Amino acid sequence: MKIYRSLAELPSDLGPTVATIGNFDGVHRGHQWVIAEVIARAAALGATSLAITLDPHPARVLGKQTNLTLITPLEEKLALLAATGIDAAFVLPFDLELSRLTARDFASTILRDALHVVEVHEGENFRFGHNAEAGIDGLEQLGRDLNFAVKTYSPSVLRGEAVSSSRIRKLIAAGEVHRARPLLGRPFSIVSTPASGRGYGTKYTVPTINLADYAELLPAAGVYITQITIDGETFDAVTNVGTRPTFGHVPGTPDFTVETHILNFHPIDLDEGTPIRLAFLHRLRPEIKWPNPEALRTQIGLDVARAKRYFSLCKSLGKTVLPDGRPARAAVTS
Ligand SMILES: Cc1cc2nc3c(=O)[nH]c(=O)nc-3n(C[C@H](O)[C@H](O)[C@H](O)COP(=O)(O)O)c2cc1C
Ligand SMILES: Nc1ncnc2c1ncn2[C@@H]1O[C@H](COP(=O)(O)OP(=O)(O)O)[C@@H](O)[C@H]1O
Repeated sequence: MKIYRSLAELPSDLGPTVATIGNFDGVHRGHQWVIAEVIARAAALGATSLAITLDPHPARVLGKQTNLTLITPLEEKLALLAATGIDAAFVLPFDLELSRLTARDFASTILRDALHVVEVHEGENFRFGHNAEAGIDGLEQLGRDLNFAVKTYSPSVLRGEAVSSSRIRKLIAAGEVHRARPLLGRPFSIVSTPASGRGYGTKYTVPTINLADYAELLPAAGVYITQITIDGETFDAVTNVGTRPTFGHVPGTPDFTVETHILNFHPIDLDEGTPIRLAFLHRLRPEIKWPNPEALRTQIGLDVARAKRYFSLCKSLGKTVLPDGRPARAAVTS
């Protein structure tokens, strides 16, 4: 997939495009459906299939949702878009100046002049232009004037659940990662790097790999069955998200951490830049303030036993998937 990060990066020989515009946060099943149609139509028309995404997220630039955290930060989103098979992604730098463009100016200067769109595919609730002035009707009118077709999609529903980024964000924030998974079409996962812990794990409970501060969406505090991927190898694991109330505040260390105990551990080379992917499969319980570290260690033993049962069940059903969504029977080892 070609990635263009500004108008200046667009190639002069960019031919006709079939495009879809959006934030694509999560690149969920609804996005995947529209993108598959864009790819098919582009192939039929001999055009380039193109996803146009805005960065930073407009809600951040416009100060509308200051606490917004993303399911997929930009680079993860681009990797997922590439995996759909789409030809190109255009990351349109979104700033106040761009937000002031009228719908007509946006369509004529960006869609027609810069991107040569011949078809635009959008969900029914798509809005664009200054103050979100235009919807699908406006887009269709502009398409008639500027010579591009518009195809619209009704919101996708999966097993009675609306597939939308905001719904998925809510499920993840509530810890319901197993419900977010079918809507995403893969487990919810984050990519980070290791950070040092406090050395309490080996001493009092179980050793863990701690993740560096992560600024985007995380599941609610609690204990989860996870898979951690380091250097191409995927391990079954249990992960605590939270503040470790049993130990309280320790000066000089962060209160909030994401830390993972690997079930089938073997020593791994880690440095502070090693990328770590953590996929959240199932929530086990809330984080609890235990009376002492022994009680916590006993509970972690039960958490590990439940996780092992989960993985052996997945293995017997042949249903496991790698964190990036590919089926992988071999990845589960309990
Ligand atoms: C599976 C698992 C469950 C955990 N559950 C809790 C919990 O319920 N309450 C708590 O205070 N800490 C919990 N922790 C965090 C431990 O307190 C933590 O691993 C320990 O403090 C080691 O921290 P360190 O890596 O910074 O040394 C859990 C950790 C794991 C791996
Ligand atoms: N089962 C395991 N899961 C995760 N890390 C493990 C495991 N066994 C050993 N380790 C090692 O222990 C280290 C963490 O030990 P821990 O006592 O929790 O220290 P820290 O508090 O510095 O994170 C990890 O970096 C890892 O190399």
